[in-house]
Amino acid sequence: MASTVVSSPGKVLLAGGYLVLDPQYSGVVVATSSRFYTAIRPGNAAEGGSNTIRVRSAQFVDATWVYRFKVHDGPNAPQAGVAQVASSSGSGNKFVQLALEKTLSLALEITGVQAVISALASGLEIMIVGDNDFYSQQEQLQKMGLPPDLASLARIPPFAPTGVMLPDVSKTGLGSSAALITSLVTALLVHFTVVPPSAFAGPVSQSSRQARELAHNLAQFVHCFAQGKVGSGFDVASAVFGSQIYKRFSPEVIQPLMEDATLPLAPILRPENVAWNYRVEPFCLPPHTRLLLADIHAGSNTPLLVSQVLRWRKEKAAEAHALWTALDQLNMSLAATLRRLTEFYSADSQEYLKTLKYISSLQSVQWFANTMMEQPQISCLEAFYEAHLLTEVIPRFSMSLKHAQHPMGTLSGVEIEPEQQTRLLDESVSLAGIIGGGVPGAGGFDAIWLLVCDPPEDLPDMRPLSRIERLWSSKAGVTPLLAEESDRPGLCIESLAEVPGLKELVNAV
Ligand SMILES: Nc1ncnc2c1ncn2[C@@H]1O[C@H](COP(=O)(O)OP(=O)(O)OP(=O)(O)O)[C@@H](O)[C@H]1O
Ligand SMILES: C[C@@](O)(CCOP(=O)(O)O)CC(=O)O
Repeated sequence: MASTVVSSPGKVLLAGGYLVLDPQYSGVVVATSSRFYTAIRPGNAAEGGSNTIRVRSAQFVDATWVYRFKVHDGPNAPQAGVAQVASSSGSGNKFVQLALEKTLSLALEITGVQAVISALASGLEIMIVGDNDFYSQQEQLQKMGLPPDLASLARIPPFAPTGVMLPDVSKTGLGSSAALITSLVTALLVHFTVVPPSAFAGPVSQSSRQARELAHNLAQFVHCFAQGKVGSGFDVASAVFGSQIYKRFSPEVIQPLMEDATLPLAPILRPENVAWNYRVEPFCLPPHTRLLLADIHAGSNTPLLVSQVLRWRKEKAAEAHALWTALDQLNMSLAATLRRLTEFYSADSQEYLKTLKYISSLQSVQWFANTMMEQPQISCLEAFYEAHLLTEVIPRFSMSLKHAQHPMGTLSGVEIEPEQQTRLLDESVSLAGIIGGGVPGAGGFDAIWLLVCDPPEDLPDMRPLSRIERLWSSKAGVTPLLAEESDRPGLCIESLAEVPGLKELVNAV
């Protein structure tokens, strides 16, 4: 039987951090070209593999977990028992184990006990890998004697070994656990014929939507269950549906499953369940602009930041409401302005490209220097400038959180936009051809994002991307990531042979 391979993208929350935890507000999420991949194939019956599931995470030291599958007669429905029988590191992997247990339980409910048992007759071999971008590659570049730029990153072999155990890796903040859970549960749903592979073979369509929604609901539940809390879920939603404006689901929908592990899953997780009230509005960055991320080899403690901000929001309700309302307006204006730029391109790609080329050689303060410019170029330029201004204002606004609370003291240590990040952003955004940037998600020390002009034709002087690479290479500990905005829809079914480097890993013993 051929391997089932499913991938899902990482995420960058451009705007809406903290606000998106509240269903009144939205987040602007960009899905990345960097992805997590899960490959599943039958194990070896001759080696007594029946009902044995071996999971390997090839990029890490001692990252193999072996599980034994059993069907239990639950009080309400048959349930999958997935017990760990071996682990190369001696410790478990709660996220993977729960993903297996919950997905197999759902398969038992939907396809029946016999179908699941026969699909496990030879056991399963599962390989999980994430693109190099999910982990800081700074040490790898040093080892290879390469400068910290995009060309060097492209020379690192795919899925390069990190040389460390999972808990010790330096992450870049692209949402590894959400992308991992989403690709793993979906690969299992496909492998166990709960949903057809065709649902993930092309753009999101009406007919494939239900399968995606089931994968979404299951991944959200498993991710929340494994984390022991219900986050906004923007990371899982973008792993499933791609770039979007996201409004969260009400946590109540999965609460019964979080509290009672014996409940059947299908009635709650099925796409027809109207209690799943999240909203996904498709979104994409303007044409010929490029998302560029900086790995600053740090990372932040999102749960701590979230608990501090939410405590402040509760204590200072009126102040917080005013700030949340103002921030939401700015965030939604940014999304609308970026959309307007895409509309400009659709209406008149030549004028759009002329404007983009013009600003590629100028700092934003010079964009209006040319008094000879005429409509419609002026309107297009105004939209680029508005996007620039909005990204300047949004981080300043969230920084005011840091100052707003001083009398209470509760947020005094909260580094949503640490000074080092502000300095790096200011210097980066002041270069010619940079539209804007920010500190994504919860803020702190995760990779910063920039929106960079990247016109299709040659430029008379240095390209904006090269300017940024030059600036960043002069800063210790700052390296770009290869990730761009994904041009594929969230979850994708893959062919093993077409994912460079994956076949070799899957076939290695
Ligand atoms: N490559 C992997 N292979 C197997 N399990 C993994 C892998 N990456 C993450 N996990 C599982 O997910 C858990 C949480 O991972 P992690 O802390 O990286 O998530 P995260 O906080 O979402 O990451 P990020 O900072 O990228 O947003 C890990 O403890 C592990 O159980
Ligand atoms: C703070 C929050 O709104 C965003 C966290 O984003 P990130 O993991 O820092 O990219 C939390 C959430 O939405 O679950």
